[in-house]
Amino acid sequence: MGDVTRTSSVVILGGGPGGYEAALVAAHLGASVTVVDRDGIGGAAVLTDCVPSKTLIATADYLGGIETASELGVHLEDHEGDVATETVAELDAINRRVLSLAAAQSADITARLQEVGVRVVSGTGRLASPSEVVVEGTDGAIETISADVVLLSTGATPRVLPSAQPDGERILTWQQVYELPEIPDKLIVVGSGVTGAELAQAYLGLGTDVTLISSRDLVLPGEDQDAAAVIEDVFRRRGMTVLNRSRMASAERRGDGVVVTLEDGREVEGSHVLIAVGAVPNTRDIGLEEVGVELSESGHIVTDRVSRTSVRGVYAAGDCTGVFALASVAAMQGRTAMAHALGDAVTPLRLSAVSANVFTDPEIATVGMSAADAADNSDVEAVMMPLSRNPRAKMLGIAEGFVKLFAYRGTGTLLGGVVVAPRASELIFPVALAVANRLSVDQVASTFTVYPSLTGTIAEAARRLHPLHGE
Ligand SMILES: Cc1cc2nc3c(=O)[nH]c(=O)nc-3n(C[C@H](O)[C@H](O)[C@H](O)COP(=O)(O)OP(=O)(O)OC[C@H]3O[C@@H](n4cnc5c(N)ncnc54)[C@H](O)[C@@H]3O)c2cc1C
Ligand SMILES: NC(=O)c1ccc[n+]([C@@H]2O[C@H](COP(=O)([O-])OP(=O)(O)OC[C@H]3O[C@@H](n4cnc5c(N)ncnc54)[C@H](O)[C@@H]3O)[C@@H](O)[C@H]2O)c1
Repeated sequence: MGDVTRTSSVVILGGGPGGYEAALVAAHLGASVTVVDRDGIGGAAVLTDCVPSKTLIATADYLGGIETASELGVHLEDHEGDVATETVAELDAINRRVLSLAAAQSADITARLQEVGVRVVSGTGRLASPSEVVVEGTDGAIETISADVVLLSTGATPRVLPSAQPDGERILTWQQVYELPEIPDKLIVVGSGVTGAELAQAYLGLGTDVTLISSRDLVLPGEDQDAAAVIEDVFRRRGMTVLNRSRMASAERRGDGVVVTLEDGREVEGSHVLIAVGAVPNTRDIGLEEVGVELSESGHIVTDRVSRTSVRGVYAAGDCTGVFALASVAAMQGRTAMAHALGDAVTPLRLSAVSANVFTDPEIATVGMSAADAADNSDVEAVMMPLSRNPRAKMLGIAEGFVKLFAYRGTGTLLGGVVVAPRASELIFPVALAVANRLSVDQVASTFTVYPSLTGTIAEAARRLHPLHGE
């Protein structure tokens, strides 16, 4: 939209990663920026979804580490010298820490925005025209803000089924669990997508009896199937009940607990139920249709690779676009939108190199091409190496997990990878660097790794993919 100019004004609707990262870039490029948010800067990512769930999981992991320490020859004793066999999680204290960390992060981001001159408005906004946002402030005041550029980054909300209405006490969305005063006796988790699987294992680790209602043959249907099989096996071995091919028809309170009725008529009883059956974009009743912003059938805002919508001057980023529901992708879309709108150098969004992580134990980290796409392409070769033979894994007591890599047969260009391991989220970065920069498996294999280290298996897998002449 022309040269970088100090006079461009930008209004951003929604202060999650899509919105606040865009605001920082726009301010840096000299625009006058306003961010409107109704729930708090940081958005659902910081306040209710990503950050709280990862903090809870970190706590559960810590507990798991104590419990498995005896395998390495160390244990806790009480004052009488007896072996302490039980760890106790105090959910109230855990939740207070989770929420205060989230609030602190929201405050940090708000302060950062204000430091660079971004105006933060607390209220609910709607698009009145391509260049106007009307805000109803939390104090009830109505304000119309004009802008050269509007970014829509309103995120998404837990999907609610009419037959399973959350009450915030026993029938819960993932955003309501941090109000629980005590560890639930028997938690039913409905939905084995990433949200359901992560939280089911977190509560299992905190000492809850967990039943996971999974609609498919295997948990985590969207993930690498070898990885999902490892995770489902770990779930069952640690005592979780996983009901495969089971769909919830309804959830209701009965007596002191809850009953989930499955579509085949079976009933599952518990003390609480957590419903994790996906999310819907926050795109209704905010003036989009009236202004002509194109929505998909699912209600997501249609965008191109530089985050433009169908209306000139109106951009969109994050979960409201349905591209990839990841904080990292939302942030990248937001930054890209501002670079494009304000005339800076812009790199269109490249989805072939997105890395993501499922924070189960072990974690599943992925980047680039998936196993399913690799299997469909005869030019692609795959290798999978278990971690159990890695010396560092043995020292750390890591029994399960693997590294999988995909590369072009002829050139050896690395296309993607999967790592299943504790802290796989950290281990995937070298693979992501290689994929993003189109390195060859030979380049990866000839890079020194530390001995002993889990990354040794990444280099070893790359070595196995060395292209042979004549193939
Ligand atoms: C349980 C869970 C765990 C997750 N964990 C991870 C993870 O580990 N890693 C990862 O990358 N991703 C994770 N995600 C996904 C990640 O949270 C989302 O992709 C991310 O929040 C998207 O950011 P966003 O900016 O699009 O929107 P959001 O973070 O949803 O923020 C949108 C903001 O807009 C505000 N808003 C909406 N409508 C209006 C309006 N009309 N006026 C004013 N304000 C409005 C909302 O109140 C909200 O504050 C997780 C998701 C869930 C559900
Ligand atoms: N670690 C992370 O990065 C992270 C964590 C959580 C969520 N997310 C993002 O959020 C997105 C949404 O994840 P999600 O898990 O909330 O939703 P999802 O849509 O991926 O999964 C919901 C699951 O619920 C199942 N389901 C739907 N109706 C059901 C019913 N009646 N009974 C039983 N099962 C039912 C679906 O088949 C699906 O498997 C993901 O794509 C992911 O990108 C990311």
